Amino acid sequence: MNSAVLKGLKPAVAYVLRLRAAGDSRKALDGFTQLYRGWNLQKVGERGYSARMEHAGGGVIFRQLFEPVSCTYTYLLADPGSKEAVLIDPVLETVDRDVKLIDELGLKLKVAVNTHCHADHITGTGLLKKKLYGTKSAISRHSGAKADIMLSDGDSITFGKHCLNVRNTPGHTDGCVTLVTGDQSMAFTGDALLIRGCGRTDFQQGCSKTLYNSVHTQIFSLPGHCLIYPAHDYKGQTVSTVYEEKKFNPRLTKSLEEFVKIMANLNLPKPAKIDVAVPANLVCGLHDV
Ligand SMILES: N[C@@H](CCC(=O)N[C@@H](CSS)C(=O)NCC(=O)O)C(=O)O
Ligand SMILES: [Fe+2]
Repeated sequence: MNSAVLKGLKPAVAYVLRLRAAGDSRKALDGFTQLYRGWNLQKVGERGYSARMEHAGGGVIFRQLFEPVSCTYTYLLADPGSKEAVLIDPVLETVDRDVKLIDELGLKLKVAVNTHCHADHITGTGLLKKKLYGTKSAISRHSGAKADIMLSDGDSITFGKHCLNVRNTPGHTDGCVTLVTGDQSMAFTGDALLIRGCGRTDFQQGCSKTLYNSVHTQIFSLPGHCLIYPAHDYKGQTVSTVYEEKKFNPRLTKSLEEFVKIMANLNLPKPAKIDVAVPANLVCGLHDV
């Protein structure tokens, strides 16, 4: 079991314990199975339900990697048979870490994909192309950025017997996409949907109405047990589910009108690197490197 899975287990266990403390074991089990449907649950001991969870995604190699300055998550997915790999949202400063891991696992990086033109850090896709021969970069055709593969809604990025399906989820930027595994067990939501939050909409073509519509139609329509992996987290949270975000997201559970008001009053400072990151990311992060 990898550490991301272990961390993902903690909120589910806390949830079950809360329900069990309230004397509702049946509901506790229902909640647990709803949250993690498709994982290996086992009854252990008399006191009810413990769980042994192996991996989501049916045999996919999966790593969640963190870059602490911009609080960015990079995700590595690979097919164990063919060794083909995809890297989602690599960061320039952690390219060597990613290359080392890919080499150690004996993988071939097929595609390095950005969920959008990031404003807070420089992407590692351009440098990865130089370091790992044969890698192709990818980004939405609505992003305004250059890449080898220009993604459209409905496209698939395949790696061995696995794939990531592209869903356009604009609103944080015009070119935001959510990448969903073929079995809909995992969704990489970029900055469209964050854990108990969402991407800001006050720069780069941001539009809160568009974001609300994207999340509700393209992400909240996925199965409740689908794991949500965002591009950032600023509080140490690692993973959520569609079920949890539909129930507990403090912004997106509100009406559209309330959401628009919340987003207009976030008053966040501009990302420190925005003026260098955006021009660099328009050219795969290779600007002035
Ligand atoms: N302090 C950080 C930038 C933080 C930030 O603005 N994050 C973005 C995602 S990166 S474009 C965001 O949408 N945040 C939403 C939120 O509610 O926090 C820096 O200086 O880099
Ligand atoms: Fe962003």
